Amino acid sequence: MPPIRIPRSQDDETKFDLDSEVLHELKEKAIAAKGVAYCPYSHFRVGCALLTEDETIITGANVECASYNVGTCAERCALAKAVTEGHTKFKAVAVSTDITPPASPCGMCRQFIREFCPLQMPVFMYDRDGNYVVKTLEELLPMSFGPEDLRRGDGRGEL
Ligand SMILES: O=c1ccn([C@H]2C[C@H](O)[C@@H](CO)O2)c(=O)[nH]1
Ligand SMILES: [Zn+2]
Repeated sequence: MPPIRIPRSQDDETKFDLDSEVLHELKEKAIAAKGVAYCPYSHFRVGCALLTEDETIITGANVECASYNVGTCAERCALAKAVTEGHTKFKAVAVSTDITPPASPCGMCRQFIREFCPLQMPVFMYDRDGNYVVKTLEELLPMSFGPEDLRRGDGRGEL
């Protein structure tokens, strides 16, 4: 397998217009959030940190369940916390796992992120050493379905 290219922060901060200190804090909070993951079944810790439009950081972690498929991912945990605390606009998402190359959000989380975040928003995926890969939401979920699609047409399936 060819080695994965891990972009470094300088370019990405410029590309996404993010302050390097804020990005650093987002990363640290995503890493710290892994510490509260409840994952006795998979032992796979995931931490997530969301940067809201007013630069609040909201975190979440995966929460598993003895009935395995009932558990939730870190990304949806963080988003549910944020939305129910009144935050509905986001500038960046950071996800941290203990593997290299880093894990990326599952399909269900990509769709859930799509509900609340702009397609050009960056998703930073941190590996076990704190290096990251960054992709826009649109790169992670191309040709996506979203809330505005429900507002198109007459709502009965015709455009
Ligand atoms: O992006 C991901 C991928 C997986 N998980 C969780 C779900 C489950 O608890 C564990 C193993 O799949 O990792 C996340 O939280 N986010
Ligand atoms: Zn998920």
